[in-house]
Amino acid sequence: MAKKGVLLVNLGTPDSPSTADVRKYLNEFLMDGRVIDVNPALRTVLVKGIIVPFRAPKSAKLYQAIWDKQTGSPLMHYSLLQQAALQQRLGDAYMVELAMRYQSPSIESALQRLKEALVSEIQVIPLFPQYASASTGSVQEKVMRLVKEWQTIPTISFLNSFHDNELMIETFADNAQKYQPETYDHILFSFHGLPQRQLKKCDHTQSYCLQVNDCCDTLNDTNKLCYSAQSHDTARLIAAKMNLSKDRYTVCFQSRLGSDPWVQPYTSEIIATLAKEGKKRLLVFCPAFVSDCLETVFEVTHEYGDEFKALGGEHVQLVESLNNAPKWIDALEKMVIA
Ligand SMILES: C=CC1=C(C)c2cc3[nH]c(cc4nc(cc5[nH]c(cc1n2)c(C)c5CCC(=O)O)C(CCC(=O)O)=C4C)c(C)c3C=C
Ligand SMILES: [Fe+2]
Ligand SMILES: [Fe+2]
Repeated sequence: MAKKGVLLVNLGTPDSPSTADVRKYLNEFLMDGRVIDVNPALRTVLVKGIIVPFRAPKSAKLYQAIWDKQTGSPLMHYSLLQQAALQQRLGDAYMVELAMRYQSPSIESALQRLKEALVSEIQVIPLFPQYASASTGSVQEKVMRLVKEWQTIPTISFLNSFHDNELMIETFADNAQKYQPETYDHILFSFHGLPQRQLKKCDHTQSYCLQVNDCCDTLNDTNKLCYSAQSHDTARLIAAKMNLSKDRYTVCFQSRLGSDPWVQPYTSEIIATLAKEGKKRLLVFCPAFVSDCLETVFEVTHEYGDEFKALGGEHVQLVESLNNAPKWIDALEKMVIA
């Protein structure tokens, strides 16, 4: 009997931490019109003329700092473990492929393997808990662009978000327990940032997101696919699971690029405020990622850790990502079989 195909897709990572490979990765990533959503001519000037030439050598150093001699990029390492664990759970009736939106393994090659295996259907699971056009939307578009060329197109389904997945929420909360959250002065839920204009473009009413006070405090029909609103919901659910009161945690957004406004508050500003208030120990979740990566391992532990200490703080502790935690693999299995 034909197998069912599952395609896990994460963002991507350079093939190696060399400046040349980081340049190649950043060029492909940032030339995506859903990531830098300005007109193509301006994007080319910004990316190829300004951002990549300046950023590639700096980013290469950051990647070198997190690159493991044996296992390479953490994002790739954990993605491969997730693929293998899910394949084992699902057994022979399924074929689980892993692809990266940028660089390798490409979505094209993974789809080709599924096509050659004559799978009866393909379930595409972009590995981003919260929907954003720049992440999930880009994966969906890429898959659709590729399969539109096929003569016979199998049943294809796309998961567009899983920000409130119960087992995912539990895994994040479980991962925090070994740090004894009650011993920390404050807890941060630090999500990857996004330009504000990308949030506004996702609001089909054009009158709700960032227009109404506290627009992310509840999820409703208008903002149900808003990245910021979904991020706040994920944080609320993890906080509820941990019995955290509202004054014990803050939702914030990291890794801003360029001078346009991004979703706020910015993690670095919150860290500075907390240091000024005399807080000494911070516990940080990064629930926009399902695997540890540059944004968690380096940005939180080193960059924010150093910033906090320079302002009088003592310790910033990252709660590791979902990685290959068995409960997270349960969550993936349920997404496929549901
Ligand atoms: C305009 C720029 C960017 C947008 C929009 C953006 C959205 C976005 N990104 C992720 C997930 C990841 N991003 C990662 C790295 C990364 N992101 C940007 C820029 C934008 N991201 C840059 C320039 C970089 C490279 C880092 C650097 O050079 O310093 C990563 C880590 C990859 C790794 O190999 O570890 C992830 C994961 C999401 C989910 C998202 C939309 C919400
Ligand atoms: Fe990013
Ligand atoms: Fe919103």
